Amino acid sequence: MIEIKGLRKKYDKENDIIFKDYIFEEGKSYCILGPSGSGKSTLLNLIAALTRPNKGRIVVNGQDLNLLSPIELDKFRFENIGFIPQELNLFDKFTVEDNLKILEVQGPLSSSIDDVLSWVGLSHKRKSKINKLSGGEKQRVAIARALLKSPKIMLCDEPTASLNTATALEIIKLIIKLHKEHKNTLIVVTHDDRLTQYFQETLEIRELLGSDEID
Ligand SMILES: Nc1ncnc2c1ncn2[C@@H]1O[C@H](COP(=O)(O)OP(=O)(O)OP(=O)(O)O)[C@@H](O)[C@H]1O
Repeated sequence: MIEIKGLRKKYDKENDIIFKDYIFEEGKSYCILGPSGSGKSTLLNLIAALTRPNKGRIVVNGQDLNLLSPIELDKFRFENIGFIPQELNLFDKFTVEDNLKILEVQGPLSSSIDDVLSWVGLSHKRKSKINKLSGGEKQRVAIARALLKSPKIMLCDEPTASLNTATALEIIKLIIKLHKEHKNTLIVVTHDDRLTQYFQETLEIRELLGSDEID
């Protein structure tokens, strides 16, 4: 369960993003829709503990993330969160395998490279360089990388942004299939309303914005 409470992120004077209190239930799939600049990535980055809130807290399975030191946060993230960022952050000149192996330096992985590549249907591209792959294949590598840690929480930022319709649907169906098989909590943020039918819950980001506080 992910609980957000009194959450506020301040970038500068103009950008004070306030989130309503909300609970993401364990094991469910959520699609959060909203236009560019509406705060979707900010919410995911806060849940992934990649950025700290200015106010409020995020509690993941009873753990208040505010109470963790930076080192503890790194450990928490490694053990609990699979994050697929919008810019996939793959090393273009390295092979698929090497992009996955890099994660081994951070700690013991709970799934093997063989397994994650087979789950995303990419075993045959193991020795291919990232810059020789299609957009959909790169997305699959990013999914495989997130699965190496068998995370309880999967967060995906615009996973279909740069893909054509056929590939976008293929990728979202894969993300949903893996979510069901691995029983993780899935949150996908997107502006792509073609995707909503695949999720248990769909929220507009504006439903999550605004204060619950009584001033
Ligand atoms: N590092 C930052 N510094 C200053 N302002 C930021 C920063 N990151 C985001 N913002 C601002 O916060 C607001 C929300 O941005 P955010 O990236 O969360 O939106 P988004 O809905 O994910 O957009 P997109 O779909 O384009 O990625 C925007 O006004 C943006 O300019």
